[in-house]
Amino acid sequence: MSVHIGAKKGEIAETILLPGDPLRAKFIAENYLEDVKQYNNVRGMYGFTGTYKGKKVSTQGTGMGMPSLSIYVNELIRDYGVKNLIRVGSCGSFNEEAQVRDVILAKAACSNSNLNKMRFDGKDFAAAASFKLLSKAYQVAQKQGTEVKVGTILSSDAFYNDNSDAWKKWREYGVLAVEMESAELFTLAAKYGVDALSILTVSDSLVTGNETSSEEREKTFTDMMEIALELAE
Ligand SMILES: O=P(O)(O)O[C@H]1O[C@H](CO)[C@@H](O)[C@H]1O
Ligand SMILES: O=c1cc[nH]c(=O)[nH]1
Repeated sequence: MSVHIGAKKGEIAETILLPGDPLRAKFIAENYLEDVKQYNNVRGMYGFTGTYKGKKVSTQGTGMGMPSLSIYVNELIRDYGVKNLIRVGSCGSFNEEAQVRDVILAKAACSNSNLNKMRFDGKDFAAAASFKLLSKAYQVAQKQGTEVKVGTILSSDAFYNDNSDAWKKWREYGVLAVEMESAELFTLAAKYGVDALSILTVSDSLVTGNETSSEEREKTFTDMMEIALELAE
């Protein structure tokens, strides 16, 4: 057991799907995995291991924001030997090109967070996805007939922003969408020499104002789940 995860050694697979929402982890386990065992309930942050097409896969909620994800990802890698970490999250689109329900493969994540400023003494770190997982996910999506957009995203510390136009600066530089975890996920993967990717579904558009409900965000973003599950080794 680690501080925040109640699993025994060997109970978590080398490939793990990481939604922010623990109920999305439960949905994945109940709808896609066979021989499922729930290994974590600490703080209600569910974690499950099962098999998908015969391959061992886990799924674990990370909570919202980089400080929360950082706790789970540090423990998953250091204490449980996880090697392929695939975030399956929702995001808000900055760009007409990415509409509600579209799937984005994040190749890199900008951030307004202080985490890497602390790590690197105020200098910048280029938080990027694993090319191995990114290229494989792109091929899987093509095979499954799911159109994906590959681009840069923003990992933000804030969901609600006092400056309602702040996102436009990021759009000017080609950033596709905002979420709250990937920059820390990519940074930790680089530190520990493992592979990480974020597959995101657009839950709302800052451009059009279109949005989905919390239940839709929990249960219906299945295209990204199906791409992620195929990445199990
Ligand atoms: O749907 P999840 O994976 O939680 O991701 C997004 O949704 C949450 C905000 O509603 C943040 O965690 C953000 O990154
Ligand atoms: O607008 C959004 C949607 C999902 N996640 C975010 O962080 N922002």
